[in-house]
Amino acid sequence: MYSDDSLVLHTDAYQINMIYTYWKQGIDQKPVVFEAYFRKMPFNNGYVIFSGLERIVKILNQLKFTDDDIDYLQSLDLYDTEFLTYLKNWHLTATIRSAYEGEVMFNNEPLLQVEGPLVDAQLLETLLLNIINFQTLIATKAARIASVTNGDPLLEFGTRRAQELDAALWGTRAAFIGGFDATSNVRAGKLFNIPISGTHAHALVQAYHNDYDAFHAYAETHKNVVFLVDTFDTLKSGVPNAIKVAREFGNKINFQGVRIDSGDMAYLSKKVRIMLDEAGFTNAKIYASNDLDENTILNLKIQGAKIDVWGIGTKLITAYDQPALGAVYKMVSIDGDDTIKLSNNVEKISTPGKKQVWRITDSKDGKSEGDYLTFDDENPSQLETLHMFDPNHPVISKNIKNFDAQPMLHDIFVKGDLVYDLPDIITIKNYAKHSLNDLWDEYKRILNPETYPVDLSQKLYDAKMNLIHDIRNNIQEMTK
Ligand SMILES: Nc1ncnc2c1ncn2[C@@H]1O[C@H](COP(=O)(O)OP(=O)(O)OP(=O)(O)O)[C@@H](O)[C@H]1O
Ligand SMILES: O=P(O)(O)OC[C@H]1O[C@H](OP(=O)(O)OP(=O)(O)O)[C@H](O)[C@@H]1O
Ligand SMILES: O=C(O)c1cccnc1
Repeated sequence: MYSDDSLVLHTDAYQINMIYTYWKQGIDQKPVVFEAYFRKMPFNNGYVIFSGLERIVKILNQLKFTDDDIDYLQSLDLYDTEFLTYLKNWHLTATIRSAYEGEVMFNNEPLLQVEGPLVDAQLLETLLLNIINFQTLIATKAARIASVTNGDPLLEFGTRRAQELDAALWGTRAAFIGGFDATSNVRAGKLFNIPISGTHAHALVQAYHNDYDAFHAYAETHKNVVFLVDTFDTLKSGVPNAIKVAREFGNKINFQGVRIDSGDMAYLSKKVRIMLDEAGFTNAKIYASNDLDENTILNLKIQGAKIDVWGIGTKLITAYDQPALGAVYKMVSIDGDDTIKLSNNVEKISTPGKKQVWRITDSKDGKSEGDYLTFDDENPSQLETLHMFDPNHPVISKNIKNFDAQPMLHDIFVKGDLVYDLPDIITIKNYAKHSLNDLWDEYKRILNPETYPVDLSQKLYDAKMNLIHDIRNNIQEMTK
């Protein structure tokens, strides 16, 4: 048995196989640039909340092949011993630039860029995509949910339904960044400093055989209490007994409210509100859970549901309606030459070259005008007027004056050395909030949002078109 002492083999076998070829052929140190991006908005949303950087940084900062990794690779009988020695001596020397965690980002723009030797860039692909694809997806789903709740507290309840431990843990962190307020996952609270929160389950009521005894027992042992009222009958037993116990305990407990977990939650919550108010518990909150998502919540709000706190599990943590973001990682430059991946599908043609993403905002109100992709040596902030055009329909264009241009890709590792201080989770969460705030509402609605402009500089657009023509001409020549 090998020990699970390293994450460097958390990759696809083909990466190691390609690296073997590069090393054997002496091109493993060729300078390259790869970029990670996604092509299509998840959930038909208007933006994503980029997430995953902290985990990437922590893993890359200590990435190496351990003796067990090498022993395992040797046991496969696929590689030379010298190659295994080479891997044993490998350490990261690439430069990695990335969007900040919590940043609002869009399709067809680099979220993260790896510049360095071919071996480094190839080795990291699977790991980077694995992390970015999941965490960005969940942070985005969380932001969608948060966008319909008008600031009501949002509790993440998904651990039991998540795709195993890592997804529960890192998913709840992403949900917190995207707009959730607390999690039921105690380990996430401990590791990430996320507030934890919880009520109780039906089992407590079943253990005492009736609502009254269960609530009484809970109130005797806890200061802050939320009673789950739907085990037998919400209106006839759950709520009346919650009120009875709350009255009996008076100031000895902080009766925070009741949770409804089944039935017609619009109807029930309105009835429950009246019962609580009539009993004098006007500050007691109504919690709701049961397969909720942004659509059900919106609908419950339209129905006038009197729900104050939302507990959300399955549909958030599993990204139920869109289980993968689909981010890809493509080579955009090799040996200083720009390169692209052609496809019959126009949307799948990558944009060549080492790039920078510039967020263009109105210098007066700070609101977003669009993102502007350039080669990394271009700087649009020096321009008086910026000509932005849709790369798929270049006639659709606008000229912008009085704008600010902020680069979105920042140095995280430079030649293998970490140069970035990881912010705390609250800073990241606030960053997401501010980043969303700068986006016009038209891009934020959950149904049919406007498409945010992600445009190319003229130089980048021309380079892309020229490359496409050159490659197509070459293929025609070769097949003549
Ligand atoms: N007024 C409402 N309008 C729209 N959707 C609602 C309303 N009330 C509840 N829902 C949603 O309808 C779905 C009902 O699911 P389901 O049939 O599983 O609930 P249930 O039978 O009441 O409870 P249980 O979980 O015990 O089966 C849930 O997703 C819930 O969030
Ligand atoms: O509905 P979700 O958004 O996934 O939220 C988490 C669910 O987990 C608990 O249910 P439990 O596991 O006890 O199952 P049940 O309520 O469906 O019986 C809780 O009562 C929520 O209903
Ligand atoms: O605390 C709760 O109410 C809770 C926690 C996890 C899942 N469902 C509910």
